[in-house]
Amino acid sequence: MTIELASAENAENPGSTGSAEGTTGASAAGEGSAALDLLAQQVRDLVDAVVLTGAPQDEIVEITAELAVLTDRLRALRRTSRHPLAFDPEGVPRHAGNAVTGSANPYALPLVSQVTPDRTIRAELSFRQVHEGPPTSVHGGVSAMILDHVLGQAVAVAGGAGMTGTLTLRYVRRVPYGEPLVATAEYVRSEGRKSWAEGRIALPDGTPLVEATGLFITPRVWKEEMTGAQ
Ligand SMILES: CCCCCCCCCCCCCCCC(=O)SCCNC(=O)CCNC(=O)[C@H](O)C(C)(C)COP(=O)(O)OP(=O)(O)OC[C@H]1O[C@@H](n2cnc3c(N)ncnc32)[C@H](O)[C@@H]1OP(=O)(O)O
Repeated sequence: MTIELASAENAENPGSTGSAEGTTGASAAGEGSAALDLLAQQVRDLVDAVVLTGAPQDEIVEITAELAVLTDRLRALRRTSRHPLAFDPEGVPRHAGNAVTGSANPYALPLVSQVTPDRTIRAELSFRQVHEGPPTSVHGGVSAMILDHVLGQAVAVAGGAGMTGTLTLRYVRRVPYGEPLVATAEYVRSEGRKSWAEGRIALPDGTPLVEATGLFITPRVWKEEMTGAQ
């Protein structure tokens, strides 16, 4: 099976991908393989189960030993390259290993975002208890991570893909977990390599919970890559 992977040498160059024959890990187009996605989801379920477990001490010790065996088995097949970065037809950057959207990354929700006809980024999401910060509420840093990403996607689809320079947040109401929420973001404007976006996490009726504005700066090397300049 031929699998597209970003080569290690391209780590500083997110627009490039390499390929590897027979390497376990990811399929082309920035998505994880179906099996890897399932593994990642299983690990998310495991993390939820760990956080919520009421198992007795001896059971926890036994389970930990079993998990250590599985961890060693996976570690022995560790990849030497990154998941490829790809752009979907709407221009949204995706890669299966991303910390927010990565289907193959157990750490990711994963957030599934779409581009609406008016170029808004929109993602329906539901946090879990593992995202808890203050009692019964989502950790503010987790909300910030989601907003950083959707704002970044908004500037990316507007042609200004960049690194976050500043992210300003206003926490309006506590963010609950276990309830449907909506994250949205819109591109605002650009000046040279700098682009601004704004967004929010809200209840489905639009009631804002966290509002964000961000400045994204296209690194010079990305600009050159995207325009083909030397
Ligand atoms: C090939 C295609 C790949 C495409 C791929 C797409 C991926 C798209 C993913 C989308 C969704 C991801 C969304 C999550 C995005 C992160 O999580 S990014 C991670 C967090 N951010 C970082 O780590 C950034 C770290 N900082 C840096 O790397 C560099 O400082 C920066 C931000 C790239 C800027 O470096 P630079 O290009 O050398 O900047 P420099 O020339 O000094 O300044 C340019 C201008 O920006 C201003 N500026 C620089 N830094 C800042 C700052 N922090 N605050 C305010 N202004 C600043 C300067 O004052 C200057 O302004 P002007 O004088 O032009 O008015």
